[in-house]
Amino acid sequence: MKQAPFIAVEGPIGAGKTTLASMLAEELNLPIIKEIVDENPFLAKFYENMDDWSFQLEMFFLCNRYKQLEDTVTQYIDKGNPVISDYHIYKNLIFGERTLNGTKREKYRQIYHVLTDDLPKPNIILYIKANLDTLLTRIEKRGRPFEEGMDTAYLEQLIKDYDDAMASLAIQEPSTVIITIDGNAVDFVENPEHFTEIVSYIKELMK
Ligand SMILES: Nc1ncnc2c1ncn2[C@@H]1O[C@H](COP(=O)(O)OP(=O)(O)OP(=O)(O)O)[C@@H](O)[C@H]1O
Ligand SMILES: Nc1nc(=O)c2ncn([C@H]3C[C@H](O)[C@@H](CO)O3)c2[nH]1
Repeated sequence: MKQAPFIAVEGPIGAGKTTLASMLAEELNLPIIKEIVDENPFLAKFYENMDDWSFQLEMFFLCNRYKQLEDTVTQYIDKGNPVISDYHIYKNLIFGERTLNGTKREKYRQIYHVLTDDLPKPNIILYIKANLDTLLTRIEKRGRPFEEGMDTAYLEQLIKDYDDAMASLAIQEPSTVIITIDGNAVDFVENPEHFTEIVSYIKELMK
């Protein structure tokens, strides 16, 4: 049987993933899976000292997302029901490859594959691509204290990492539909027509 639509919204920090996923969930009446941010005990520490806290942080994200993915599969995918998420578990590799080094990176890679290789993954990805200025403006607008001094080189690198990751996902999983949204020009928050266009596109794909 063809897998039910499993939609993931992706993009670098502050691109608007949670915003778009929440708007689509409401419009299309879909259950939504959201990233755990506030209860993350390592995030603030990580932004203070990335080298010291990266492994703990990446493992925390991975364990949480693994649990959420397992639940998503049993509760929705196995039952043939569509679902939307404000991330793709692959983002663990995008961040892990960037923040970890040496043996920790290798161990983390292996754990990622052991945990996730046999699980269904999103079959539709909405990739919000945005430049540094747009991301910094949105991060500032959201105002999370621990993101205040965000290293622009880190963010700029992540923008490139996301581009590379989407290109390699397109090769690794050719059946996954990846829709790239120009997050600088397309404003689904302020412009209802832009949002309607995205909704029509998704509805077509879900038929
Ligand atoms: N298209 C948009 N136009 C203007 N503001 C936006 C747009 N999309 C999101 N925002 C605002 O930008 C901020 C970041 O959005 P959001 O939290 O959805 O990003 P995110 O990609 O989920 O972030 P993170 O990577 O940290 O999880 C929020 O304050 C949100 O209201
Ligand atoms: N290092 C690292 N690895 C991840 O897997 C990851 N996922 C999200 N984040 C950061 C981005 C936002 O600040 C905040 C909310 O998305 O958490 C991550 N940081």
